[in-house]
Amino acid sequence: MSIVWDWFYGILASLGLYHKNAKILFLGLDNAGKTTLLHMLKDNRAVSAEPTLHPNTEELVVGQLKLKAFDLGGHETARRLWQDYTTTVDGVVFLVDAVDRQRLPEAKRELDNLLSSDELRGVPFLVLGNKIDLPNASSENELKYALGLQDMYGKDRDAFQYNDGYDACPIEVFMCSVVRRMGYKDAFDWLSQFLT
Ligand SMILES: Nc1nc2c(ncn2[C@@H]2O[C@H](COP(=O)(O)OP(=O)(O)OP(=O)(O)O)[C@@H](O)[C@H]2O)c(=O)[nH]1
Ligand SMILES: [Mg+2]
Repeated sequence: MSIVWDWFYGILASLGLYHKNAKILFLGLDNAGKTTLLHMLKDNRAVSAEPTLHPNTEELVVGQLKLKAFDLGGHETARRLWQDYTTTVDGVVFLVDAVDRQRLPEAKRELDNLLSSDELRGVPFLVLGNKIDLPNASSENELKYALGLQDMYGKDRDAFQYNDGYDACPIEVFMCSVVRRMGYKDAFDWLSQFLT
């Protein structure tokens, strides 16, 4: 029975008609905009969020993607909880405040920790450089260099498959403004190709 089922869903997935309920973590330093993004995706409005103390979980539909999103706090004590959520994850959305240059090294450290975790091996990482509505935001290239992601695979999946080993995870940077609803749609489209 389950073979028939897998076959059936395989066909639906190949037609873009079915997407599994992907488990996605929203991670990044405090103040990066994770909770704002979660609410924007859920209700299409920006709510003024308090720093997240307890993880928020929401079922979201983004384009053709059905997501179970886990929004975890980004301040230092809350980061200790991240590792409790990294099993059976289908994707990570890592938000970075593109304006806060001083904290880019700290963001890089946390990203590197996640990328070197065994549990997240092979998991696609969508890095969102947020707040580009503000005039002094870093450019995409500046952010890529600051995060050590300058030699990436390009924004299509084929480039990733040809350029890298099997263990590496797909990772890509997209710049966005959550409050202006800019940039993250393409980013989730990029992520979705790894989730079907
Ligand atoms: N200018 C601008 N501000 C933003 C944007 N997205 C979020 N913010 C602001 O950034 C601040 C932090 O947003 P949150 O969503 O609470 O950040 P967080 O990543 O959930 O932070 P923690 O819960 O502490 O980990 C809030 O004041 C948001 O209004 C954006 O696209 N542009
Ligand atoms: Mg939050």
